[in-house]
Amino acid sequence: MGMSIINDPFKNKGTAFTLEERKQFGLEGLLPPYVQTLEQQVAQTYAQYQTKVSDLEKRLFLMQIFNENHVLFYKLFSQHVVEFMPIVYDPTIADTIENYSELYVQSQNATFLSIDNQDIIENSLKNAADGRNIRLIVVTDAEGILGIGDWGTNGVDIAVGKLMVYTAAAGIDPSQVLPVVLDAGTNNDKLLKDPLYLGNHHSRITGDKYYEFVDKFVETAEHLFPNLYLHFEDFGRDNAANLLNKYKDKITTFNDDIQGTGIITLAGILGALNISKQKMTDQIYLCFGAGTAGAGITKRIYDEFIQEGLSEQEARKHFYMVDKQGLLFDDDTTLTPEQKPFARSRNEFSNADELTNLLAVVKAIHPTILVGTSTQPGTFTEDVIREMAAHTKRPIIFPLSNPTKLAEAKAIDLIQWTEGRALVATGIPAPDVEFNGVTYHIGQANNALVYPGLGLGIIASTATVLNDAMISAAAHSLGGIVDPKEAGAAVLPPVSKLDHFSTTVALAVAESAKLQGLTREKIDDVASAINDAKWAPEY
Ligand SMILES: NC(=O)c1ccc[n+]([C@@H]2O[C@H](COP(=O)([O-])OP(=O)(O)OC[C@H]3O[C@@H](n4cnc5c(N)ncnc54)[C@H](O)[C@@H]3O)[C@@H](O)[C@H]2O)c1
Ligand SMILES: O=C(O)C[C@H](O)C(=O)O
Ligand SMILES: [Mn+2]
Repeated sequence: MGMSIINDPFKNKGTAFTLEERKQFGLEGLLPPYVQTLEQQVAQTYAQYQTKVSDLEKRLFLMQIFNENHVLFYKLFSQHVVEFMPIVYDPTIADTIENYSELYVQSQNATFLSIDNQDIIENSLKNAADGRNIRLIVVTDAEGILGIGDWGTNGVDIAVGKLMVYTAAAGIDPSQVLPVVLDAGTNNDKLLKDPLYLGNHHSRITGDKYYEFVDKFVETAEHLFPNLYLHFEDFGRDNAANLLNKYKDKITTFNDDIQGTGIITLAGILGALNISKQKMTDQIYLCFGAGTAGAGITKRIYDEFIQEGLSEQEARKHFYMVDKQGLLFDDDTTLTPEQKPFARSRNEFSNADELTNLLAVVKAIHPTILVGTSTQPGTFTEDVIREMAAHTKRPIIFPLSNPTKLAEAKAIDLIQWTEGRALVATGIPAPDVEFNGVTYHIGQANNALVYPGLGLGIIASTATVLNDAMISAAAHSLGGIVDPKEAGAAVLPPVSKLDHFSTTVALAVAESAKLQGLTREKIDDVASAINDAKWAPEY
């Protein structure tokens, strides 16, 4: 019995098992004699962490702690959130996804489902849940991991990592979550040729067969876990929006790249306008990289224009999208359904045929907001930014592509090229920028700042769906944490306040669900429902 407890990360306390527990659970002789407190374990583990030199080594060390002892891992994480976020999560997580097979130690309580073996989906989910009451699944098919592309089964790490952030940021009970990867094959040649690759060695199955596989997973998971909140992560551009549209009115579900990114970016823009004292409906919005995230964000900002009273026709005039081919025009037969509403007519421009690159488009439309989700590093060049800044006092510039190596620009350059006028947020954490005696704090517009609170609000309120009103409430709730009068203020609150604003978002979402009568159970007091739902890392 002792061995099974000590090898179970949900139950293991390691050296903190008391003498009584050691006797009761058959652990006598299996641990060094001195009984440590959780605080001593945390201090000792953190000291060991600090001896690791590279970020990858640090991450691997923390994963080892996670594999052994969840309470210790989350206690440590909660005490060092700002330091650990880029190690446990983006950007370091990208390295472990690219090298998953080489680094493989164990499966980290994840569920691996294969398109080639669908008869065992139910058993697989049951085995992974092991009798636990699963309230939250993060599922990926890994076709579009961050901006690094298709990583097949390796993408499981993003599901594991996103869930770690749920617990660290919002106190989601780690015994109620399940990371899932759907292996439908991969089109990554490097993986297909790699004998060490641990996923299916064939190209992606697409079309009806693919959708049947996803359906089978969704139906089985909903059946096994009736109180489930299902989070989709890093699906490819051809499928992400389709899947969201298919399920969003039927089950409690969420697409992080479309909706989570939409919320945090709207919150960042609201923060920026709060600093510049400008009106949303006066802005000209340019989306660079009109894929899953780009189109998701654009729709969210567009909905905000409508909410502020503009007609659809008026609002559309403020939006432009650039993708690989340049400015998107309505005569283009390759547009995605999400791009179509924002495509422009060629006869609006005298030089439409020349609008095939970002600089030409910026010159033609004079955007006041530029958001990058293109996966193309360095594309917000000095020329582009100086041209944009020549026509607007406080340009709002968000290079959001992840990980670090793919960002459209560095915050420091954006501040320098605009003489400190740019209101900047980045996808990954960026250091403060000193310029002309002012310290500029750079907000992080990463969906990790909202999805944990959103999930907590949904789970605590037993919301049956996540709808636009709840999403809008979440985006608006983040205002008021930053003082906009301070010189160099960030457009979003700092990651150090993650737990504070997770609770803020959770309250806004749960309140909205309650108000709309969209909760499965009757919720009397939203704040106490949220408090009760929170898990804390204690023995
Ligand atoms: N900060 C965040 O919270 C956050 C959230 C989601 C996605 N992202 C980042 O956004 C990026 C895109 O993610 P996605 O899921 O939308 O991927 P996606 O593949 O759906 O979209 C990328 C889009 O960029 C376009 N593109 C490629 N090359 C281009 C070029 N040279 N010029 C203009 N457009 C080009 C593609 O055609 C595609 O439409 C990734 O780097 C991802 O990490 C950030
Ligand atoms: O994972 C992240 O850091 C944010 C986002 O979901 C992404 O795909 O880049
Ligand atoms: Mn993502």
